Amino acid sequence: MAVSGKPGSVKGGCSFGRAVNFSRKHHKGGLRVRNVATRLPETQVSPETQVSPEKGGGNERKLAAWTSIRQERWEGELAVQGEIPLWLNGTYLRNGPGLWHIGDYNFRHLFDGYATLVRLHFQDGRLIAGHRQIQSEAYKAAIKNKKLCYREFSEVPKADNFLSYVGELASLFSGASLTDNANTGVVRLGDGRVVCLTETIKGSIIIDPDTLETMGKFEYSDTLGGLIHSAHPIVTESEFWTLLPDLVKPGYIVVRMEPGSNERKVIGRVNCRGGPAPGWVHSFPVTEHYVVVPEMSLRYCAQNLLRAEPTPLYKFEWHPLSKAFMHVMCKASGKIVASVEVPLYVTFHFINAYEEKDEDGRVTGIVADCCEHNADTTILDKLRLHNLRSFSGEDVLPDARVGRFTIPLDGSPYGKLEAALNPDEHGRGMDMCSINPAYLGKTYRYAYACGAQRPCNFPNTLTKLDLVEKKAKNWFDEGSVPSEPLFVARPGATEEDDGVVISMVSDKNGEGYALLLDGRTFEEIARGKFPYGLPYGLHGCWVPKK
Ligand SMILES: CC(=O)/C=C/C=C(C)/C=C/C1=C(C)CCCC1(C)C
Ligand SMILES: CC(/C=C/C=O)=C\C=C\C=O
Ligand SMILES: [Fe+2]
Repeated sequence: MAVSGKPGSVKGGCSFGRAVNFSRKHHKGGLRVRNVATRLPETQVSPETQVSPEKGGGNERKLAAWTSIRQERWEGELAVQGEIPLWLNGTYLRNGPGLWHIGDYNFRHLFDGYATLVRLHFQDGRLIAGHRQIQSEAYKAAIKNKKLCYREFSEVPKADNFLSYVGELASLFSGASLTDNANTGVVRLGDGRVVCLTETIKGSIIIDPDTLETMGKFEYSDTLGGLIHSAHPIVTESEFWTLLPDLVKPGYIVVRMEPGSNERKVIGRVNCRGGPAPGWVHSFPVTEHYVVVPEMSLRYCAQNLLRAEPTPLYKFEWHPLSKAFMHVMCKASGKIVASVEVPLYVTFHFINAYEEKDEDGRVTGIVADCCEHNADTTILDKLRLHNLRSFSGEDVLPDARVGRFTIPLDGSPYGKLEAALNPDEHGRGMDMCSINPAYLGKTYRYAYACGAQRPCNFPNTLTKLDLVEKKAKNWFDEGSVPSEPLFVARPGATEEDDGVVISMVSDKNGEGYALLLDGRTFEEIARGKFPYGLPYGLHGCWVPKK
């Protein structure tokens, strides 16, 4: 059965009203695994489609990764090459900013696009895909009014006149003008609810993993307030941790939420050691007993939040003289057990962290790994759509590495930051990482990420990192852009890398496919082709079969 969609009904204009309350009522699409016919999607391609010459040939490249693909609702079964393991039963969900224009107005930055969900449902060796836009207030208002209505990562709505500008400033302080475009990640909470997220707290949106329908806002029932949080909470069956940066009294509030609850409880607070504002916390790591709070010298900037035009570092500023720190908080007591100065660093994504113990089992230090951009903020500029769409064959992706922090717990004032393996192993590109979730916060050996085969302007390989042997295995499809690899363990597995790695690839012919690699060998085991090209997407999650 083909499921076709009509564009969602659009309500509300460029007014900053109250969020729609989450209603638990939702209709289930059910499993459509029989006689699923594919249907040509309702696709809108941005006028800025990339056309650049192939290396050594005159062929046009039609990579769809950076073009808007609007799907109000598409679903179909994918033809599979290779074999999907029969044990792989469940749904992979990927979120990302896959729609980067309103009418003929094109957005500037990768992070500005409207949230787009892609779904891969694996059942008994078959693969059913879905693709749908998240119906955020920001998206609905843009479609209805044919203009930007909320503040996105780099885009700001035009103030029609001075009075509306003053009103806009007021609405910025109340948070009303901030976007709820939940375009960064998607997590499955311990209680089974699936939430899409961005860095604004109001951009926490519940979706139905079967139909990709937008169910409503995830409303926090506590009185903590705040406008922004880390884009990547730590989520397990029993734990939910996140950080709330405090821009007024520079610091971070560490909060925890129990499964089944919407109430965040404050566990503790970290005061920043540098200033003038907290460092950007897109993500952070935890160990079994500690929360690691990074304080990067790329800091939020109140003035930049107010500016109408983007600055080179958008809402942030680089303050190398303010130094960089790593703080460690005890999960149980909320006490800070270490706060060390570390070399300057730039990261979006922490990979994992674990505790190091002496022979008596006492914790002596913390190791925390991240995708580290060699303390170079230019990566933010490289993620501008113009740069992503204009690859000329020249190598322009700045070098990155697996940055390994070592944080002593003996009161020493300094921590270390070194490469965990030679970055040439993964082509000196490094971002969009995952691990076997059973190893979260524990000593681990393997990580999966996107690396580089140069020349390139964006990470273009999938890489399996062996952090013990300090080696990487790389997967590469010339001219393609793969998205974050997600590891799914085989039920009953005892080895850390016994499972599959799922990614989605936008290829050089303008096509898109779901890719399955064997976790151990990192060789392809199956792929399922979409009937149209896929836009790039950021982060995903796995929803096991009910
Ligand atoms: C897609 C991604 O990785 C990051 C998205 C970040 C966003 C949308 C950040 C938005 C913000 C504002 C609209 C104003 C306040 C600051 C900040 C959280 C950067
Ligand atoms: C895609 C990306 C960085 C790539 C650089 O190598 C960062 C994404 C950040 C948000 O999730
Ligand atoms: Fe991210």
